[in-house]
Amino acid sequence: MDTRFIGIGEVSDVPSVAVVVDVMRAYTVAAWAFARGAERIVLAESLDDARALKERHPDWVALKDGPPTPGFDAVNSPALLRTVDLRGRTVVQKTTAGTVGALAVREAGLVLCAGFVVAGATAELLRERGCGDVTFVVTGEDGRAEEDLACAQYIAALAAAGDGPDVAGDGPDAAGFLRRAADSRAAAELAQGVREGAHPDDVALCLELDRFPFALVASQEDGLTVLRPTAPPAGGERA
Ligand SMILES: O=C(O)[C@H](CS(=O)(=O)O)OP(=O)(O)O
Ligand SMILES: [Mg+2]
Repeated sequence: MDTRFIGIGEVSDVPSVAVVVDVMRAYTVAAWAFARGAERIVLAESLDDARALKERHPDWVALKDGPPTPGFDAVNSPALLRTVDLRGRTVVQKTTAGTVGALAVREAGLVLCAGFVVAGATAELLRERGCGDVTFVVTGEDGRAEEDLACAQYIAALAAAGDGPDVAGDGPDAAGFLRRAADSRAAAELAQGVREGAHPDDVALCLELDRFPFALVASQEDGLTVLRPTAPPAGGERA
C-alpha cells in the first residue's frame, strides 16, 4: 500500500482512496451518532447549508462545533451525544475541520472518515478492498494536528500489516499512537475548556481504540455527501 499524508489545503487532485481523519472530534462524534441509532449523516458545506437543510427537513438533527447555537440541535461532543436517542434520524454535521476535509475529497473512488474509535474497521476495509494508493487527509491544524496524524499513521500501519506475502506479521502497537494523541494540542484545549460545546469525557472517548466495529463511508447521494456506517465482512479478518 502506498500512502501519503496531507492537510486539507494540500488536496489538489482526486485521490482513488481517501481516509479523512478527525479524532477530536468530528468522526468520533459521527461514530457515536451511528451508535445512538442515526441512519445517516449529511456533511454540510457551510453553516448556511446546514441551516437550510434543517429548515427544509425539520425532523433532521443539525449539529455543529462550538457552543450551542440557535437553529442547531446538538454540538460536536461525543460525551454530550452518547445519551441522545437518534434512532432512524438523519444528522446534518458541520465542523471546522473534519467535515471540510471529507468534502475536499468527496469525488474520490472511496472516501472513509475515521478516528481511533473506528481505526480497526477502517484498516480492515482498506485491506478488504485491496486499496493500493491511499491518501490520508489529516484535517487538523493544516495537516499537522498530532492526534489526527497519529491516528492516520496507525491506520496505515495496521492496513499494511496484512499486506504482501508475510500476512502473519504483527500489527502496530497502538499505545504510542494513542499517547501522541493524548498529548496533542487538541486534547489539551478540550481538557482546559478552551473549546466550546465540550464535556470533560470528550478526550477519553476520542481515545477509545476500536470502540465501534464499523467504518464510516462517505458517498454522494442526491447531490449530498452522506456518511454511513459499513462493517467489514466477517470473513475479512486477518488470519
Ligand atoms: O469540535 C472540534 O473539536 C473542532 C472545532 S475546532 O477546530 O477546534 O475549532 O472541530 P473538528 O472539525 O471536529 O476538528
Ligand atoms: Mg479535529
